[in-house]
Amino acid sequence: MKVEKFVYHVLICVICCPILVLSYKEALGGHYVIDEKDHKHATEAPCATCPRNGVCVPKIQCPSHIRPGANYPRCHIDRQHIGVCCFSGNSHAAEPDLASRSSINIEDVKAVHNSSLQKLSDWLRKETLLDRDTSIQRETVPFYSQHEYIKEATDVGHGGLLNVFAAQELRARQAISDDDLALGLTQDTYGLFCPKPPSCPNVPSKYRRIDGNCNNFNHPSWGAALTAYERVLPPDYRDGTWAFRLSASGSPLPSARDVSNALLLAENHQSRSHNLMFMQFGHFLAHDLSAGVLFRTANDSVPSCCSADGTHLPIEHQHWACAAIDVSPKDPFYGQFDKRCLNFVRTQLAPWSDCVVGYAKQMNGATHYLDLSQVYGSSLKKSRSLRGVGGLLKSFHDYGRTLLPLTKRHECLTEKHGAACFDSGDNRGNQIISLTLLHTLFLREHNRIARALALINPEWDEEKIFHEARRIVQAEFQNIVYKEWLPLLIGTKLMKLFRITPTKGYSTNYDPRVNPAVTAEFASAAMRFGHSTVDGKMMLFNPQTGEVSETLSTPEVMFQPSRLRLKPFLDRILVGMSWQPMLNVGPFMSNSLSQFLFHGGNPYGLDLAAMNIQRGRDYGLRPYNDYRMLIGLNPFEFTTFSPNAAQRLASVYGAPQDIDLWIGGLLEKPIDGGLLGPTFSQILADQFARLKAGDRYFFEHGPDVNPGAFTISQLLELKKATLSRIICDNSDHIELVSQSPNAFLRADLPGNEPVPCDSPDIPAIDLRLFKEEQHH
Ligand code: HEM
Ligand SMILES: [Ca+2]
Repeated sequence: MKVEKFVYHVLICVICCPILVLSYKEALGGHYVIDEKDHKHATEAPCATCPRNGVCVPKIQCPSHIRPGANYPRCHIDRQHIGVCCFSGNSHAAEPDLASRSSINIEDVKAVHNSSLQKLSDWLRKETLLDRDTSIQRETVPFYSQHEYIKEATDVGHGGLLNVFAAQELRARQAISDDDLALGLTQDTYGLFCPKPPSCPNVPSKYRRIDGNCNNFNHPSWGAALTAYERVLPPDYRDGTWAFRLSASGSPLPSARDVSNALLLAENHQSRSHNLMFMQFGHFLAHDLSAGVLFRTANDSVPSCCSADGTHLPIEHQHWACAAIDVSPKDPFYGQFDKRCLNFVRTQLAPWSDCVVGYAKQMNGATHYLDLSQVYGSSLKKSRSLRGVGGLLKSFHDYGRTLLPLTKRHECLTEKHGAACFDSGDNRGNQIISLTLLHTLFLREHNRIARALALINPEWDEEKIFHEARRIVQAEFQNIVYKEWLPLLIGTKLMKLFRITPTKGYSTNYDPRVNPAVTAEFASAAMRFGHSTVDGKMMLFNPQTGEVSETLSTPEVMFQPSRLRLKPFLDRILVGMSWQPMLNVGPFMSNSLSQFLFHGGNPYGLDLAAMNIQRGRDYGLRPYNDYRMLIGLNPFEFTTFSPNAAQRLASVYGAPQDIDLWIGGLLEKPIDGGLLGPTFSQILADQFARLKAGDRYFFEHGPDVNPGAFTISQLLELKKATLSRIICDNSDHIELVSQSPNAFLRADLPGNEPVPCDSPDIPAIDLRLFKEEQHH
């Protein structure tokens, strides 16, 4: 920080508040604990209002306060909460201020660029050789990476690799310090590692782009598909660039499978309030925001890192993106099959959005925005392939019922006559039948609205009908997320603290400085809380008889969505999900995910818990305690957890500082009014705050900022959208004739009893407001 700037801060702040001069290392090393306790011991009170243009935000939203030389005064967000005065708005995931970056000279950059290109071509050659080696007995990998080959992703991915090779080389030559690297620095790389910026029209389009580009005028690629995840905190990579982190003692971390075995119990704790639809909607929503793109082999298959005999392939036969999970011979489950290796492939990298060389950032294949990309696709090509005539989405007419279009991809497990496998905007849509069901409902909703719009606006062409219907369904979805789903997850207090409580009219919190990008912490840990809520069984319910008509075993409906073709199925599973309780969030996971994930016909499948832990390490997530400190809490010792958890933690981890974020997050006690502990809650709140404040097209933003703003009367109408209305309007009406007003709460919860679909408790949106005024 420049001296004048520093002095300025001191002068302004000394009167009202203590000056926090934190060193990044101290803050994260635990010497300096950013804690509420500091506040109590502090002699001076936090600022009532922030000096200059500072905004008082929760600490997690301004991690720049932990950067070297940072000087961010504390302040009162409200009576109970202390935050920091943030001078970059609540835009922490924006790239750090360029001015604070060290620079390297152009000759160095050129030299590094050349050697990176050479290294990339060596790697790609190696990859081609691997494919040709047919003498190796590879394990046939159960399906878990259904990413279609996107040439564009591969090209972007090469840019990401070049970046990390360059960072590695600069570090080896000591041209950049580790501190620089942690912040992702080096000032100007003279365009050599830059992705090409998208070209955006001079007059912004009324409709958000399918690929997410051109939302932010100054940073047109922010939030677009195939761009990098941002971070809550800089990564912890062993080599500062891309290698898995080590334990506090310097040895490798315990195997992710051992951690899964020790910490995750297969217990069923049913929620007393939330139903299975809450879980399923979370899954659907997660796929809107995040789709880590895994590396593929040169001939576009999933790299296999294990051999047919259950051991690791010799290293020379492994793809360089392999990070297979070790299984102990004493493993209580896999041990019986002599399985010592679980396949795991690393996520591709993407270049930094502002052209600097830095540590590895992973690539998101979905648009980061909340825009139903899982329905409409994240690329123009995909979206075109999904569109039908008349502004509709293509569908499959199955004896009078509308289902998703069939796909030719061979990802579903049965191919016998009558079997089906469906297409959608996201290629994980067949992962589990209840997810395919949500895709079906939203496809039907789009087509329902498109047909209605065509009737009231006969002069519209199909392009206009498609985009207007899409704009409306996106708004409904955003409303459901912020008004119905999120408050039931993180509680209304935190919603308020992060300023994401829905407002009555237009919202005023669009901030062009906010980068909406999904964070690595959100995608690979916090949002995966949902995995602990999945039940091993799904009940179909026949409302006519009031009985469970069938019980499905969860692994048997993964990549097997054919039952959706059976006439009463869709209604029965919808009713079942509204009655069946979700499982409580905690250190629990059903065997259907931790032993039988995507097992197909095999006696065993993958372990999703181990994959979550390994994915966190792949993304360079810091230890759990670092995130606690970031949000102002004390780091945990083993003994701070319950005695039972403490003993289990100590049986695998060498030190509390080794605990993986996903594990620590699941072990926390839920906050008041929410389902998750403080760490996960805040990572989610921060994400959803930025998904709103950083999205020009967010449905509540008004015409001053939003080129696709609704009129105020349309907006008020759209705010009536609920998931129960979507269910009522798009089920088959064969058996589903009533529905609980709150689709996320159990139907047997007092006050949430099912009501007829035409009840005023499930208001409908009056589409007549979407008739375009004729200007003559
Ligand atoms: C219902 C059954 C579910 C199955 C079979 C399933 C399966 C998976 C699999 C295989 C992955 C990729 C793991 C990896 O390679 O890292 C994944 C990732 C993920 N899951 Fe689930 N999941 C389910 C439910 C949920 C739920 C309920 C939520 C949230 C509420 C959720 C949130 C996520 C998120 C955020 C990711 C990361 C996505 C990405 O960035 O690529 N999942 N899940
Ligand atoms: Ca999206």
